[in-house]
Amino acid sequence: MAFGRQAPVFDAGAPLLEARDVAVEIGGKQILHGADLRVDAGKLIAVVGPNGAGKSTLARAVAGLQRPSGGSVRWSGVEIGELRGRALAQLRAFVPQRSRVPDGVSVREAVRIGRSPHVKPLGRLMRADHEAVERAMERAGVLQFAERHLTTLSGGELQRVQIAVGLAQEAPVLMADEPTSHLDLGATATLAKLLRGLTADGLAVVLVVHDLSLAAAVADTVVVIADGRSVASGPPSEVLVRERLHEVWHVDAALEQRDDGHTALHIAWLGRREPDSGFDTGA
Ligand SMILES: Nc1ncnc2c1ncn2[C@@H]1O[C@H](COP(=O)(O)OP(=O)(O)OP(=O)(O)O)[C@@H](O)[C@H]1O
Repeated sequence: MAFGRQAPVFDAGAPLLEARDVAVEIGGKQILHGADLRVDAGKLIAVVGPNGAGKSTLARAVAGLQRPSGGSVRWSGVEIGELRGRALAQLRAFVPQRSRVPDGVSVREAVRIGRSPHVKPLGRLMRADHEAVERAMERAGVLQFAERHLTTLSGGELQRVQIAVGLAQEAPVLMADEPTSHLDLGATATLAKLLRGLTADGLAVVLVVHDLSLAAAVADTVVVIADGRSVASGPPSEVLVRERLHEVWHVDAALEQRDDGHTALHIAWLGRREPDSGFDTGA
């Protein structure tokens, strides 16, 4: 008679995450069919695609929050079905698109909750846990308002707290679903620098994002999801080409890589043809 599950045996040579041909069916509807995602340490992967393409569903499926109906999801070589709560929480942190902001909870208390995968059930936080919480708050730039209640924070501050909650998990992969969707330009830039900085610390970051110019600026790899499957994956300048922007988003747009390392996305918003833009809207 077997007692409990055997500890998973991770393969240090395998990618942190390798998802192939992932399918998800919800309520009889095929949401994903044939989505791939690979994540390696120190890399930032941006998952982009139109509304309803299946980006969040893919993120949730690889994070173990949505059961796939097909394909394979492996974390350091171990099939996700073999990984349960705590083991999964120590592999990846997931910052959801919308999370409830509870009343009466301070920033520090929220970040402590992020540490819970390391704490035994009904156990107390140990010194190492408190240190991890402080480190996470410092890294995310939220220490200066650690005692404030979540309900008093701006959108940008709250997103950084969400990242701190994820960082307290000390998982090698941080996944964030649309963390910049309600942020102004300055707060978006702060968050972008923070996420990119985390890759310099050795973490892998998976970012679900609509803003293609942001994706192009921060990502090592862009994965395009359209109609429930991945249609392209690679460096931003190779993936976000004019033909694909037209095919997937139905816009005339082009990504410019400037010599100073900056990127710019030029979009013919009103479908007008500028004399030298090269855009042909057919209008
Ligand atoms: N729980 C659910 N029940 C039914 N349909 C769902 C569910 N979750 C997602 N869907 C549907 O699956 C499709 C993909 O949704 P998903 O949220 O993954 O797309 P997305 O690319 O993240 O979209 P967006 O950019 O608008 O957030 C949509 O048509 C959505 O309505």
